Amino acid sequence: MSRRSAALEFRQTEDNDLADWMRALKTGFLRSPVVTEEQLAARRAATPGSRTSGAYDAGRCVGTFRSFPQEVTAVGGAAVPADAITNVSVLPTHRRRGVLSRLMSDDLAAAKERGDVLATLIAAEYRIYGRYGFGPATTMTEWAVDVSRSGLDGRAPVPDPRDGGRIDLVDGGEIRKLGPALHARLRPAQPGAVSRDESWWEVNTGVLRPYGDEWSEPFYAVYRSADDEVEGAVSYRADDRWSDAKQPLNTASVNWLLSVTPAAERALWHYLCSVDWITRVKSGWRSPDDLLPLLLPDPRAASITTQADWLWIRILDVVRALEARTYDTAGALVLEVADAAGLAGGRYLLDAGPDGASCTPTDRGADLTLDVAELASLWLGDESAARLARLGRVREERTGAARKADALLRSSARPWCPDLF
Ligand SMILES: CC(=O)SCCNC(=O)CCNC(=O)[C@H](O)C(C)(C)COP(=O)(O)OP(=O)(O)OC[C@H]1O[C@@H](n2cnc3c(N)ncnc32)[C@H](O)[C@@H]1OP(=O)(O)O
Repeated sequence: MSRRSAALEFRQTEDNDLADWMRALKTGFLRSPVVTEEQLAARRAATPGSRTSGAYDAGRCVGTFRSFPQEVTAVGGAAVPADAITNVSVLPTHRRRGVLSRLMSDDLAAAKERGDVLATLIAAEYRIYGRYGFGPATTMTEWAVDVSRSGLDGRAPVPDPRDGGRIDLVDGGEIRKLGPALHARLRPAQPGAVSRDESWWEVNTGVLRPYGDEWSEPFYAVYRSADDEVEGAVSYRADDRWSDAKQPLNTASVNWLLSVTPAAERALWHYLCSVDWITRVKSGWRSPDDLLPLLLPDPRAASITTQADWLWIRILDVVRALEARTYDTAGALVLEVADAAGLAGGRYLLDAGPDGASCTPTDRGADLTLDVAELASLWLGDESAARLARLGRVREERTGAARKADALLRSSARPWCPDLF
């Protein structure tokens, strides 16, 4: 226990103090601190298998932390076991005394002990988690499409009848039925995607509301191919704005959109841009190489409104992480991985190629020296070792090693995590 947190008690949260834990969480997240029975029931039902812990001062919860089992899709499609971290908060009266540091080190040690390969989170602020060995591993991009400038033919039916597909409006119950199978198809094809349990669909269709947020039912549209396969779905809401000249100025805001074929993706974006009264479409949090802008005759109609780090990864087991992914080219690389927390550091020989990879501890001289957080940013293939070397965050022990690492580790499709958790 650190000196600054010596007076506090750190422990798993029992069901009888869940209400107090939620009060602390909601306070830390600047939401009304009132906790209702409905929210408690929703918290218990959402994300089964959660590990809920807290910091307690004289019996009152002052810090919250929750983790749950998750799988992350590696480059190549394998599902890698991870410790997903969420609900991190410390009351403003107890901040900067080492509370988060203690909750985090307890959780990461337990995850390592269980055999999780990674820990993951979505960071509220960029500067919180690097110190614990997390590195940003995926990026999200949000576009706003000015429909009138998109070049799409507003008179055309959607989807294009030549495509043979169909779009149907459905309700939340239908989404809960067909969503999991659609997501199961997406996951192995999308590096950076994470597993969802059934409760994800309940929270995201308003059945469970653990934070008590207001819910207004969104619209749901589903794309079915000519042979009646569900290949895509979208959830969106629209606002209600009119110009002084009584012309519609409505924005459709996408909550989430999943597609497993380019045809579905094209049809759903075209559908959203074709809804009468909608003059602007906000895309929601998409992959930075989403097809969207280039699906429009004039891609400049889609302007980027947000671009930010998204999924952060902490590698707990370098060998299993590097062996879990695939490699398009062949090569060998010795990595000297520093880990101040002592969880995953060491010198490793990665010998990889299209037929498979092995990663073993080695005494051979290193090609690259880097922190475990930097390795996390490289693992999903999005970050460049050469770029990190220019920043001084990766050190080349042999000339050209960073370029060699890029040739081995970078991937052609950018990773994307569709979920906020
Ligand atoms: C996965 C998620 O749940 S993301 C949500 C994170 N939660 C929030 O942002 C809610 C509002 N913020 C908080 O509740 C708290 O400020 C927390 C949880 C971010 C940090 O908790 P604390 O107990 O204050 O952190 P702790 O004292 O362990 O800080 C450890 C170090 O991180 C630094 N740090 C902590 N938070 C931040 C921050 N937001 N920005 C920059 N540095 C930070 C501290 O200064 C400290 O540095 P030091 O060791 O050099 O002194």
